[in-house]
Amino acid sequence: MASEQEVRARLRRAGQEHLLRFCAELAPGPRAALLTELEPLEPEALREHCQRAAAACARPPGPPPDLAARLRPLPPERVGSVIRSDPEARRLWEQEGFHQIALNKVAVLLLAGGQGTRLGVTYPKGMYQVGLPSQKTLYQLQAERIRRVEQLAGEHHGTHCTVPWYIMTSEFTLGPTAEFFKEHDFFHLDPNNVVMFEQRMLPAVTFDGKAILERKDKVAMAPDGNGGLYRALADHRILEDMERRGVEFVHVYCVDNILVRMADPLFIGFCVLHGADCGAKVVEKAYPEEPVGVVCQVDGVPQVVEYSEISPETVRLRAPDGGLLYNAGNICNHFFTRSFLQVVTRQFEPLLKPHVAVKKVPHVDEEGNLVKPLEPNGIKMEKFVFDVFQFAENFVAFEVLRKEEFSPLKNADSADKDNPTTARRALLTQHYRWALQAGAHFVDVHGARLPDLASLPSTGEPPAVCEISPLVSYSGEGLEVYLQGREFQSPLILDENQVRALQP
Ligand SMILES: CC(=O)N[C@H]1[C@@H](OP(=O)(O)OP(=O)(O)OC[C@H]2O[C@@H](n3ccc(=O)[nH]c3=O)[C@H](O)[C@@H]2O)O[C@H](CO)[C@@H](O)[C@@H]1O
Repeated sequence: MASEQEVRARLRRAGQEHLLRFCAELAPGPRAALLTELEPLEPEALREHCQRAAAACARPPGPPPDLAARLRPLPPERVGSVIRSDPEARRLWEQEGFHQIALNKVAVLLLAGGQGTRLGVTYPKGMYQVGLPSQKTLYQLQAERIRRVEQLAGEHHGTHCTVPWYIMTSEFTLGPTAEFFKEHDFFHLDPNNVVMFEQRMLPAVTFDGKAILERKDKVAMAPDGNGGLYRALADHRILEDMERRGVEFVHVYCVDNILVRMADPLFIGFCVLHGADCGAKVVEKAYPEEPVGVVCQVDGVPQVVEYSEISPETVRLRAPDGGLLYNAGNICNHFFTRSFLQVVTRQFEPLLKPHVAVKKVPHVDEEGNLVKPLEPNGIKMEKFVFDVFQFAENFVAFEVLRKEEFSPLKNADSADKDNPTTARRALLTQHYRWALQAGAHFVDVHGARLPDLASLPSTGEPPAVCEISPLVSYSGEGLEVYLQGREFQSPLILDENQVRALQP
């Protein structure tokens, strides 16, 4: 460990010596912890980070004034769609996706370093369970979808294959996530195929460019954004690990979408067959102000403009057909080739511009008293995972159906959208739909038929509780054999045991 003098000299070079102002009064343990936290911060990088934050804050808030004029929707030739394609095209994409999975060329990469502030839990979001009958957590649903997609690809091609799961965590999420996976026996995945790695942290900064002390012995640090992925890949030599395993294609996704299709063969196959180096799944936006990024072009280059950085006037613009002009909502599901990620980590990462978030950051005042600010007082700088789209040689977007693939868990139940209740309903309604499509009928306690597909309500609870384990069906496939022509009362929990009982 570096000495206090060494750390002090480095901080002086960065103009941040105030971070040690309580050092003399700290007991040996906390002092060592503070020095350990400060030691890895490179003076020049720290100076630049703090200056950039202050400069960004000095600029007028809101999107750059000329942004609207530089925006265009993506040209149609860059956009594929599960909705507007014919069944034969979908079959070919899916077949290609399964083929690549069966060749062990596909990995999934979870972005799980976020703090889940809006949901209001102190543990990683992936450990959250939304109240399904099975009580499965987001992590468990994801693990089981990986197992099922491996099984399906294996069946298609008569092989035994693996989809490695890379999980990017942060200082906040690594410990509890690793512990949770151990406690749950890695949800029956081989631990060698689950690779956790940590993203970097950056100090929060005051409006005048000073890093903030959260306690006398602790700097207010936050993860460097989901675009911290690219530095983390390099820090932990993850691309080398992928190369060793023969992985060529990576499906990157965010933790909170309960309907996420891990390593989706259709999406992978679509991107591979189009020779894409980079791709993004999109859904039609639900309403103009929906907090999703917009996949579009800026100055003719594919990009995502984040919901926090687009003006209310621009999000409300209409296309000639009456729909939203900027309609392609980013669901944080991305496709990258390994070679593209390699170029990004080696060449383009330093060009990614951090985005600024102004936040209330708890801190200590000059006397060392803890202060919980009522007004924003600090700046957090984050890179965004999608900011590399501009460097792609062949970017494609792939439109999917929201009700099948997107229901994010962002907020607590006190909010009216994107909360545990809406996530649970989205999954159970989807499973009810799948069961009906497979020929099941649901009846109430008196034997009267419950609504069928045509009369299914679009919001609220599904008419009956039906939960289908991802180990039984990945996207609705293979259910006829258990459900065709049968009647069920609520709840129907179709897991591996129930499937054995229903086996013809
Ligand atoms: C920057 C980004 O991708 N924004 C997208 C994100 O917004 P949104 O603002 O919802 O993004 P979140 O803060 O939820 O982060 C998305 C994902 O990144 C992870 N994370 C976040 C910060 C961090 O430092 N490290 C890290 O790994 C989170 O754990 C999460 O899995 O999801 C929306 C869909 O749901 C999209 O419409 C947004 O365009």
